[in-house]
Amino acid sequence: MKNLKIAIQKSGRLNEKSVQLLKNCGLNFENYKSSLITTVSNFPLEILFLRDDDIPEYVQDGIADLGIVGENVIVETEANVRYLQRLGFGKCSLKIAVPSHSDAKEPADLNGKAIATSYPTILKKFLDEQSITADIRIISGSVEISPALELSDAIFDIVSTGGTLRSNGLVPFADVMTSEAILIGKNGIENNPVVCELIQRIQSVLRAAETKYVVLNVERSSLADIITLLPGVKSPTIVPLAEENWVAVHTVIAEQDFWDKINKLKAAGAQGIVVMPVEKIII
Ligand SMILES: Nc1ncnc2c1ncn2[C@@H]1O[C@H](COP(=O)(O)OP(=O)(O)OP(=O)(O)O)[C@@H](O)[C@H]1O
Ligand SMILES: O=P(O)(O)OC[C@H]1O[C@H](OP(=O)(O)OP(=O)(O)O)[C@H](O)[C@@H]1O
Ligand SMILES: [Mg+2]
Repeated sequence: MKNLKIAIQKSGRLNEKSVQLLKNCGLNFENYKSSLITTVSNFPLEILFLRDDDIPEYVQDGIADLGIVGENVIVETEANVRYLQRLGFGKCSLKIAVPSHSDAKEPADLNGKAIATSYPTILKKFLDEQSITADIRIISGSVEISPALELSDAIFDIVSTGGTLRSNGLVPFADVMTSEAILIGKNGIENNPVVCELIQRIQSVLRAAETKYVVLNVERSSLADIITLLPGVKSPTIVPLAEENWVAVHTVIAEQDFWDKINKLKAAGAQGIVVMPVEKIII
């Protein structure tokens, strides 16, 4: 059977996390900067390293079976592909921003204005929905500089921390979409057993990333209070300690609840709390 092909970004914001995700799924491959294709030695997959802009169309056309790319690029290219899995990295927003001294206050104030962007399709759709007619100026990068150069009155670009906007004297004006990296596939590939196996592995890695493994000691008399605080995967594992009437409790806690839970556990009598990363959770 022919190996499947997955396209990931060659270099840039998504490259490192895409490579790390595939490695965390147990895939062994060499990752030389100069090579644009590599074969996974222990899974029937080849990895193509591409410019992110090309990935949705390569997948749509079946040149690659799978791809990892930002949702913003999928929407911009209007490629006909399947969303197989949201990946939780490369999170950002796409916003219209204006110079801080701009008199534009509401979307209608953009009528007749020039807006610079690398995402003309997404912008045009948003403007049409708001019945705004603006002049869209397509620029391939460093979009935030264009108002200062008097090339545009506003910009539409990716915002994450907002640092690039601030350092160019711009303020957010309208939120258009949010984005994150997505595993996409060509239509029909979702039924392929190799793809199902890869998705299962990815999901177990993502679940683990959101979770901490916690071991704590508690006196038996406080155990019931501790258990009510710990939903765990199924229920916590209780192990007796050498010291009479004391037990160790092993469980997992969601990253987002972590500090809140730890403080409550301490208040309920937990001692010697040890926290460890989780590699994979298979359910
Ligand atoms: N500041 C950011 N924070 C988080 N995610 C981002 C940020 N900037 C971009 N991204 C996400 O990462 C993707 C890749 O961004 P990058 O800047 O590497 O693209 P690029 O310069 O177009 O790369 P390429 O050379 O592959 O064409 C974007 O399409 C977006 O989904
Ligand atoms: O809100 P911030 O955290 O400042 O991030 C936003 C910036 O990040 C991206 O550019 P990047 O730094 O990837 O450079 P690029 O223009 O070369 O793609 C994007 O195009 C913005 O300019
Ligand atoms: Mg690009």
